[in-house]
Amino acid sequence: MIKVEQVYKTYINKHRNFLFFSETRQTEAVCGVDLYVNPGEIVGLLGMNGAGKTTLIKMMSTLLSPTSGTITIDGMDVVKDALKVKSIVNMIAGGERMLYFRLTGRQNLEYFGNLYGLRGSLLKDRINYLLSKVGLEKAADTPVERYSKGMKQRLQIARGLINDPKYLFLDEPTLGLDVSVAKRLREFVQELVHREGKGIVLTSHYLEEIEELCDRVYIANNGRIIMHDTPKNLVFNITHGNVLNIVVPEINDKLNNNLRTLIELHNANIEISSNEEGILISIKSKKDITTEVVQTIYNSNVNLISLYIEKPKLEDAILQLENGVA
Ligand SMILES: Nc1ncnc2c1ncn2[C@@H]1O[C@H](COP(=O)(O)OP(=O)(O)OP(=O)(O)O)[C@@H](O)[C@H]1O
Repeated sequence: MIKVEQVYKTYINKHRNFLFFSETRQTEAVCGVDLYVNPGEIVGLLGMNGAGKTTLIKMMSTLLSPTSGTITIDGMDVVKDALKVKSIVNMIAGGERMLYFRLTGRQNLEYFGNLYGLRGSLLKDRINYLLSKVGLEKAADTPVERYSKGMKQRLQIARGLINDPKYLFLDEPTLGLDVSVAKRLREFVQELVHREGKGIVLTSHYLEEIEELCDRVYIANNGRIIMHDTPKNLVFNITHGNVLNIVVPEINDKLNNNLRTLIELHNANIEISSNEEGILISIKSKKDITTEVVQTIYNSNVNLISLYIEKPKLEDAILQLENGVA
């Protein structure tokens, strides 16, 4: 398990003004974060730019040390036991970083495998396995500079799996990929988690990706975790449920009174407007009251022209949260 407990990270940068004067600037990038990741689950890390996501991932993957607090992975401290931790974690970043373009795909994997102390037939077998897993066997001996974006990203994935890590950090893994390549990558990530039991931390600006893949999501803002739950609960708690839209030809006094009673009873919100079909009644409620509303309309002798339910997505929830938080 990855366990982050009361972690703080302050960047201290010295700026030199002219020759003799220097000024120290501090940035509190991460402030008192607690989080955990179990093997066999995908945990999303969301937040606006500068929220501290990359800093957190760098600390969990031993690239940076926390200023205070502790991070342990399977009981090992990321600072004191950094070497042991390194052998069970890896990171896959989107874009075209971390690859040597003049080398072939295979040579890249040999280089990174060597960094993890892999040698000989063990390394050779692992490389062949990963190349076939990401569908790059035929391009294995082609220089990376001739790879397409999707091929480079698949090689990134093979590179990130070279040490068969138990925990993987995926930082914007589908950045700039075609829809179909991104879909295959998401399927592969699910396979890694559900078949191989890896624990994954995912950051992505594609909220649909987070919603589809993650078991739990942490939302960061200004270095702090401001919310943590399953995507479904987050959407529900932030947006306060589905919106029931009903179109009727008229609202008579009976319907007006009955609806008001129902709305008060369920502490729901109601908005009335008109569209080309008729009068649109939009009801937002924490509880699903569709049946009660339809019954009320029926009892008020009003016809129902149409009914549809808007289910908010994680994207709607985050937008709402950003507007409230910013
Ligand atoms: N090396 C550094 N030195 C000083 N400040 C830094 C450094 N790296 C990041 N920061 C600052 O720390 C804060 C958190 O940055 P971080 O990159 O962790 O956020 P993020 O959530 O990953 O943002 P983004 O989504 O833009 O990548 C920001 O204010 C950033 O400017």
